[in-house]
Amino acid sequence: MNTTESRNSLRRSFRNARKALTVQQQQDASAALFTQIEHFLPASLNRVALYLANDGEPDLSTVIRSCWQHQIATSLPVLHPVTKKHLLMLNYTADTPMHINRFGIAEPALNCQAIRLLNQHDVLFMPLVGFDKQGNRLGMGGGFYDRTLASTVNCESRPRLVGVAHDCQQAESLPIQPWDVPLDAIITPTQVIQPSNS
Ligand SMILES: Nc1nc2c(c(=O)[nH]1)N(C=O)[C@@H](CNc1ccc(C(=O)N[C@@H](CCC(=O)O)C(=O)O)cc1)CN2
Ligand SMILES: Nc1ncnc2c1ncn2[C@@H]1O[C@H](COP(=O)(O)OP(=O)(O)OP(=O)(O)O)[C@@H](O)[C@H]1O
Repeated sequence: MNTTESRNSLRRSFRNARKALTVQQQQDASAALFTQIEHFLPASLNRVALYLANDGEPDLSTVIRSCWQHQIATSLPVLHPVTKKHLLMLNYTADTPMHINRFGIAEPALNCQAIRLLNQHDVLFMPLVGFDKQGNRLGMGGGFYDRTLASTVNCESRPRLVGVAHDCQQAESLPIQPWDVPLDAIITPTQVIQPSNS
């Protein structure tokens, strides 16, 4: 199997594993992740990007509401309307008008004034399909995050990239591609992995 084939095969099995979690397991995972994320976040934060759960991903809605309560601004990814397979980050509040994208995921309706630059974020919480303890990330296969983040790789002021996952999404070692942007940390219900510290 070449790298692309083995990534596709891992993608299938991790997606099946997370979709097989029961409602109770998903709720327990969300509650545990909330606690892990609260401990992980530094005290002073201005803005974080998160995601709305899809396809069995961990649900971060409690984290989002907690950010709002603590005056931490939140953004969500929106499919770029012009630059295909790129994402925009849009400000997200309880009043934001939403739109369902072509993958069936709710996202803020496009509004130029709500666009926030990547370097306006302290942390980007990223969905993922698979991860390993070296910080490698396997996504849904569209290359959206990798394309969007490519220009920030050597920037000093880039946000911290934090993958959020169920424990069943951990691989021993993922086959990587040259364009993969590594994560600074991965948070699961039971672990906080910080590859550069390990
Ligand atoms: N919750 C969440 N939001 C996200 C992402 C994500 O992974 N999770 N994305 C991260 O990139 C972006 C959207 N990318 C996605 C890419 C593929 C599919 C997906 O379901 N693909 C189908 C094929 C659908 C088709 O081709 O029409 C599939 O693989 O079954 C979903 C989201 C932005 N928002
Ligand atoms: N920076 C980039 N520039 C151009 N093409 C890219 C870039 N990053 C990824 N791609 C393309 O996107 C496709 C999917 O990439 P990959 O398998 O890494 O997806 P992924 O892990 O699901 O990524 P993501 O979660 O970012 O959507 C590949 O065919 C790759 O050629």
